[in-house]
Amino acid sequence: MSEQELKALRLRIDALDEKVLELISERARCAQEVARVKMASLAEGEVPVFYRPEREAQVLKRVMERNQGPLGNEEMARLFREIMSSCLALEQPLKVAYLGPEGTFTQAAAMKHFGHAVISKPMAAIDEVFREVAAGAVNFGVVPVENSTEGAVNHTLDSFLEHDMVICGEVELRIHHHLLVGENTKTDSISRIYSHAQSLAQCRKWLDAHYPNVERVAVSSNAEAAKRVKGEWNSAAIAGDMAAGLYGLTRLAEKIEDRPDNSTRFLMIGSQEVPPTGDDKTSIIVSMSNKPGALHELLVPFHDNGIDLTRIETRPSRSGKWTYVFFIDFVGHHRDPLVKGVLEKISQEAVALKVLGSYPKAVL
Ligand SMILES: O=C(O)C(=O)C[C@]1(C(=O)O)C=C[C@@H](O)C=C1
Repeated sequence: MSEQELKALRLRIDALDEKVLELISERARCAQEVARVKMASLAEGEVPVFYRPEREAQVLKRVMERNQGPLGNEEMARLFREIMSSCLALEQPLKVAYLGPEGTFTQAAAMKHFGHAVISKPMAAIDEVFREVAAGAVNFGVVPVENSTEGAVNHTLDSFLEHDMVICGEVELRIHHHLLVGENTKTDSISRIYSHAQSLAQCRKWLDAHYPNVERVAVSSNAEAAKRVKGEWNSAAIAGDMAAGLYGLTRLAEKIEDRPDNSTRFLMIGSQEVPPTGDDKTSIIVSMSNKPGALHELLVPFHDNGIDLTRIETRPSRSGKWTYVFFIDFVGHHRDPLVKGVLEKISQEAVALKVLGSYPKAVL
């Protein structure tokens, strides 16, 4: 390519950037107007709701449907995700607590869902995320709820039994684990590998094959594992890209998870009910009396009404020995007439039923 051609193309890019800049600014001014309208239409004592997950899902879906390339749909939606995040920050900067420390996959999930223009707050434990939201210190919390290899995150399910929370969104993240070392690590003398118990389990076969005699040490998070390795010469950590970048570690081996489709699903928790979008999911907790056929009775109304169950999980209830509660996710919104009917039917048979929330299916 000649210098001349390159110069002409860069001039075109400069002109386009100017237009993009103008349009983004116009969009941001529009969002400020939206905030003004929301404030003006408040009833006495009503609190304004700036963050609208159902609208955000709609915007991102529209972008993906209309995108004609060459950028991929996900790439384009990620760009719009960040524009919207910045526009919302003009209306109201959101505060989001997540399972920390900095560099965890939960932080990556929070950024994927809310974008980077939020004030994020790392918490030391799942229960602390719930408490921070319950106390009103943050608008939303982000917690892991299930992993495709290792199953349910029980701490999260149990926290729902203790706190009154509304689920207002979900996000799925592909989890890639790397074996990380620091600049002082003697890579032929590694005698200890740190990681979160779930991550050690997700890389079990790889570790058996490559480091069968090395001690595996479970710590509170992958980011904590990465932090420890920085100060030691004979250890390595299993963690993801964010932790590697944050602690300046290098990858001795990449993508060492046993299953290539290893993914984790995260939930956004808060106190805000989300209106239907037409493509939603609902999460409920149900406890049934301890009698034969109770689970069957619970599932029949879903089957009879053609409602898709996406997940069912059992946990010991807090109220009695050998009694259980069921966590159920299904497709639909609790305001849909069909879903309403099913929930009414179940509540006639159940000891207790609680709707944890209806929220848009993950777009990104
Ligand atoms: O439509 C709204 O209610 C807005 O506040 C605008 C907007 C946007 O930038 O598109 C910003 C924040 C909301 O979470 C949803 C959408």
